[in-house]
Amino acid sequence: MTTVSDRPLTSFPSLETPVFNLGKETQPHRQSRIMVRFHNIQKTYSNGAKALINLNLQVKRGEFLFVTGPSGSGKSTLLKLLYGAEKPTDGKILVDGTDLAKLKGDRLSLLRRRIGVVFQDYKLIPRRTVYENVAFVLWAQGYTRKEIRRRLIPTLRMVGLQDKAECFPEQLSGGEQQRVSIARAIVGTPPILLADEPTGNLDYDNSQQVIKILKKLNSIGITVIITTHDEHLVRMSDNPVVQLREGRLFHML
Ligand SMILES: Nc1ncnc2c1ncn2[C@@H]1O[C@H](COP(=O)(O)OP(=O)(O)OP(=O)(O)O)[C@@H](O)[C@H]1O
Repeated sequence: MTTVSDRPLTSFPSLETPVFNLGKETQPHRQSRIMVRFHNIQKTYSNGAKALINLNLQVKRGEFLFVTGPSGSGKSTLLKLLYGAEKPTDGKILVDGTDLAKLKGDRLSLLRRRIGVVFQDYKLIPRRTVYENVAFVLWAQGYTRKEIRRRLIPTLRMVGLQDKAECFPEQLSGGEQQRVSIARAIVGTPPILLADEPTGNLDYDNSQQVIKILKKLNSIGITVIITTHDEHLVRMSDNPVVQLREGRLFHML
């Protein structure tokens, strides 16, 4: 198993950009202390399933937040609302001070690019190498080959996969595949990283490595929101925790 180093992230691209920097703004961007705010959010799916009920939550810039709760309690829905895969039935979501409901076209695409997402099932492209899977995000955004290479090398090193760049996903362990998916989520240096049950398919050691990487990313200023129903993982950490139960949010002490 390849391992993740303890070295600080000195060679990783720095995180100087705010969530919204379209360049067209007339006002200079003012960073909000609150990165994410859910205000009276309701989410009812079209079949009548009430996934989230009157949910209020604030996540500070640079915070590392665990969202726990049993299966079906609304964890994935909460993240989907944030990255725009679902819309709330009622209520308001602010990301870096901007109301998501008011974003259309370019600004909505920009937001999606500024939020990295890691899934439980990795979602890698099977016939592409590790390098290509991660580079794909940057190609799609029009980066030059030189810039892609400049970003890829420190990113793969950060997740401990610099020696696996030419491997295909099927040649990797589950933990390594999850680390490719983390690399893909962060190669564009997003200020927010969402991880939906990132350790759900992993054994203890691989879960620890994934958490170590997420904490390292948090240490350079990335706001991290991670869902899990692994109580052990949460107990071992001294980060803030909220719990969902049947769509309602509870703050844990
Ligand atoms: N696309 C959908 N259409 C209808 N109902 C849905 C949809 N997605 C989720 N739900 C329902 O919303 C509720 C919350 O689901 P969600 O996937 O957010 O829970 P979860 O806590 O992430 O569960 P798990 O830990 O099993 O992934 C559940 O009752 C689920 O059945």
